[in-house]
Amino acid sequence: MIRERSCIVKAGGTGRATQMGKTGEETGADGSMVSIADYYAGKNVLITGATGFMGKVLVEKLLRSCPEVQTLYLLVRPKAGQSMHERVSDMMKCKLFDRVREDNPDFHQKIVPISSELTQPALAISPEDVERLTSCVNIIFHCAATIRFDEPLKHALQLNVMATQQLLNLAQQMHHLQAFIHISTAYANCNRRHIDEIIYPPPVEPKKLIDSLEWMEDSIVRDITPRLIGDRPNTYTYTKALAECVVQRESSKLSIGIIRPSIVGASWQEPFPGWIDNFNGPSGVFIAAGKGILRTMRANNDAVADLIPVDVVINLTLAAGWYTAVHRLTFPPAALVYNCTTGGINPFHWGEIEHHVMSSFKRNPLEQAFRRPNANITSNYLMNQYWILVSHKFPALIYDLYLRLSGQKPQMMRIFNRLHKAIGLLEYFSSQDWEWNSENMNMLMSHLSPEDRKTFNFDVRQLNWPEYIENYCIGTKKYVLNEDMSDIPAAKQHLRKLRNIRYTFNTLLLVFIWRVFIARSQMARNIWYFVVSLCFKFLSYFRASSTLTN
Ligand SMILES: CCCCCCCCCCCCCCCC(=O)SCCNC(=O)CCNC(=O)[C@H](O)C(C)(C)COP(=O)(O)OP(=O)(O)OC[C@H]1O[C@@H](n2cnc3c(N)ncnc32)[C@H](O)[C@@H]1OP(=O)(O)O
Ligand SMILES: NC(=O)C1=CN([C@@H]2O[C@H](COP(=O)(O)OP(=O)(O)OC[C@H]3O[C@@H](n4cnc5c(N)ncnc54)[C@H](OP(=O)(O)O)[C@@H]3O)[C@@H](O)[C@H]2O)C=CC1
Repeated sequence: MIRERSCIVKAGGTGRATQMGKTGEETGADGSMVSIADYYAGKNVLITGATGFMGKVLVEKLLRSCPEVQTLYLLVRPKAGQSMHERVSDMMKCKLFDRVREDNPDFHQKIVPISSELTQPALAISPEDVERLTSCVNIIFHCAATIRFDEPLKHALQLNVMATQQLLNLAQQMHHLQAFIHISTAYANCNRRHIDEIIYPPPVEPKKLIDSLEWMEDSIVRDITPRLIGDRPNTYTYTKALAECVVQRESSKLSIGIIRPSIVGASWQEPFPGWIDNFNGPSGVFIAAGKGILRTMRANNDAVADLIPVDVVINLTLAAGWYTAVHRLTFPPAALVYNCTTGGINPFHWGEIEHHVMSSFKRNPLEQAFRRPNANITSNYLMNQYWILVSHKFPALIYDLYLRLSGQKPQMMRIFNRLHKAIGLLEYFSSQDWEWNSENMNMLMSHLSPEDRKTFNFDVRQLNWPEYIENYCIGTKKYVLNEDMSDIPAAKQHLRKLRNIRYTFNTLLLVFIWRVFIARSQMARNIWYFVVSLCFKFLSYFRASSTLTN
């Protein structure tokens, strides 16, 4: 799709030079811009990563709030013994789609899965499917990525960078494409403290890196990875930064929007509060804390916890798709970047998150907790190591000993080792602050009609954090762990049992320590005799005084 051009003026509020010109088909009869739902009416949309956390919410929202959308083409691969059709049909049965199902029981007719493995040449899309897509797709949402922090560099590069390049190549063959929306991350440039809505120079020329890694053995790539990623914490943020650069290079030929969400969490409002389906990012930490497994983690109490609800990200993404398409004839050749964050608008801190997560899990406990939920965050390395020893490793050892003695397989130490690996990878993000400029998010909001602002709400000023965190924790219980809310009384009873076990254990431990102490130290014995005789004296005094008063 080659871009047409017209006269240059300044876009309201952003200071960005744009070209004003109306496309005709996206303006109403009175010349005003069409609403978001009207824009998507009759459009064919291509989505990658639709089976993932954000992709599912995107598909659901499009079907529910843009019911006139023509077809959603989903690039899906077969996985874990399931065909692509089985995967998509399972996905549509999920509770997330309940509201769409209610509105339109035949919604599945709008969904067309297309077999694709993004790491393969030409995305492994059949020639017939390529023909079909190039002839009808109007807008692309590219969500697919590997979000694992420990992904080997070669694989992260293949999926996050090379697949993005291949999708861009495909996009250029599309005859009716109006917008290409790429989902990046706010942490793509986490080596900077202040992040503007611009594409920064890449850490390395992507093409050169791809060419040089191609012939290298995996073990060599593993060895040089830390040197390559430099001041970024993992291959994920590194490859997402390279992907942005690859996307930007095509912006003279395509109308592109880049969305950079921070830490995507459970839904705030839509389709219902608290929807979440994975252990990624903070969700796994919340669950581990709710189960009483996680007791300590390195995080800065005063650092901003830049969580963003998934429905906010998706509403912004759809609005950005609309804006990019409607203004496609008027943009200068640069991708518009939207930092999708909360920190600069409605900040909340890790210390506050800890407090609300803990109190929420006390009100709505998880089933079969290992210990009572009581996690603390600290920025002190030594303190954290101490609590890991005392509150993680020691109880795990005792529990594994109990399992061994009762003829079962020990498992707690293994669970803790995995947890330590996971939180070790997350600590980078919970220990520091970043500042994101979110002017384009505000600019986009100012372009929405009052109706669209309600339907595609991404105004995080309205977010009530304590309520959101409560729903988030309940969401992890209901939708990630599939626990029933009616079991809460039993879960509370279990916590009381754990508390009694703890009191008994602490008392026995104290008596034991004191006993050993007395056996070994004359001074301890003297103190003990002194305390005991004092108690006796008091007792006889009270007995005597009560006899006198009688
Ligand atoms: C109260 C305290 C408040 C303070 C609270 C601070 C929170 C501070 C959050 C910062 C958050 C930054 C986020 C950056 C912003 C993006 O850019 S978001 C992109 C986010 N990406 C991620 O979160 C991916 C991180 N995960 C990974 O890289 C890999 O899963 C890990 C952690 C290396 C584990 O790899 P692995 O050992 O191969 O394990 P994997 O096969 O993935 O999973 C094994 C099991 O552990 C579970 N699991 C996976 N991850 C986790 C986890 N994090 N926890 C527990 N279980 C997990 C899996 O579900 C799986 O369960 P099973 O299916 O076996 O039953
Ligand atoms: N989650 C978060 O906190 C954040 C996410 N993001 C970005 O948002 C986007 C979506 O993330 P999220 O939904 O959380 O990620 P998920 O891991 O939940 O989903 C990833 C999607 O990519 C697909 N995919 C992965 N590998 C391939 C492949 N080889 N071929 C075809 N499809 C593939 C997955 O398909 P399959 O089901 O087959 O594996 C899945 O649909 C990503 O670009 C991510 O970088 C940005 C900031 C934060």
